[in-house]
Amino acid sequence: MADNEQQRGQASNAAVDEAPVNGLKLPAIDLKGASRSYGSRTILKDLSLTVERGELFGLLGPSGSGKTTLIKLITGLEAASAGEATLLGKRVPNRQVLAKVGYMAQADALYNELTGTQNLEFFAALYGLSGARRQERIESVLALVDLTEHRSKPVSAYSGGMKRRLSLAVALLHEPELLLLDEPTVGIDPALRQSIWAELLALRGRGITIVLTTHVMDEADRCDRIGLIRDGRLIAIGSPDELRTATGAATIEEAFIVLGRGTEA
Ligand SMILES: Nc1ncnc2c1ncn2[C@@H]1O[C@H](COP(=O)(O)OP(=O)(O)OP(=O)(O)O)[C@@H](O)[C@H]1O
Repeated sequence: MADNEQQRGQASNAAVDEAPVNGLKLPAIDLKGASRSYGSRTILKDLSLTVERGELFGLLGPSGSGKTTLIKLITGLEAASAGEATLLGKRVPNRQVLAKVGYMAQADALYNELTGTQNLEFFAALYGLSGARRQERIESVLALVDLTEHRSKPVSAYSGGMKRRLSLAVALLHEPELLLLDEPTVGIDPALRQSIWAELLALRGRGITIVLTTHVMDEADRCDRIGLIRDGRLIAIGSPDELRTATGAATIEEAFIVLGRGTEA
């Protein structure tokens, strides 16, 4: 715990350097008092959050509570209106650090007229992958999301779930250190959902940091820690067990309801 505190302090002082400081690695994500407004409307309110490297962190909250905005703020795609966001030791937005991030947006950012393989080739080129490694990565991610047999079809002929799977494949293509996944399993059938979760847990086991948003409670239960967002505020954070114990709830769903009640005006 003391180490974490020390890491946090160092992250704020050494925000331009991701190298270990005194042998300690900086956190994957460090938000300090981050807010985001659109016009006069404040969507994220004074949010502070540290996600350690190798952690699998879930963001839960009602529709419109600010989860996507928070993910975008972490990537640097949205700038904080106040406060700061540091990713892998660097203040965002930062192009260098983005190369180490796999981001899967909620709306699939794919080229409909291109095939699955062509989409992956396009993103591989953007990530600077070439030659045998590019081929190996494309084969590997296609197999992972079970799209190998559909690789030559145009994306316009894909189902919603297939598009989600291809988006996940794109996010994993360059073997990122940090994965930011906005509702990665929406529209994906239970069997494939299980295999995607097995892969996410394996990636976490290899030290990859994963932050995902979900509305699915059994997915939340598999995370190391969960952050509950309501009206743009982080109202609770902890492991699934900690949140259940703190609320006396039997399930995460119940804990979520109890915690949400506590913030009602
Ligand atoms: N570019 C924007 N301009 C104005 N308002 C926005 C913009 N982007 C998001 N919002 C608003 O911010 C609020 C939070 O949206 P956000 O997409 O972050 O919620 P969410 O928790 O991800 O919801 P969901 O679970 O439905 O995906 C919503 O009220 C939304 O309308």
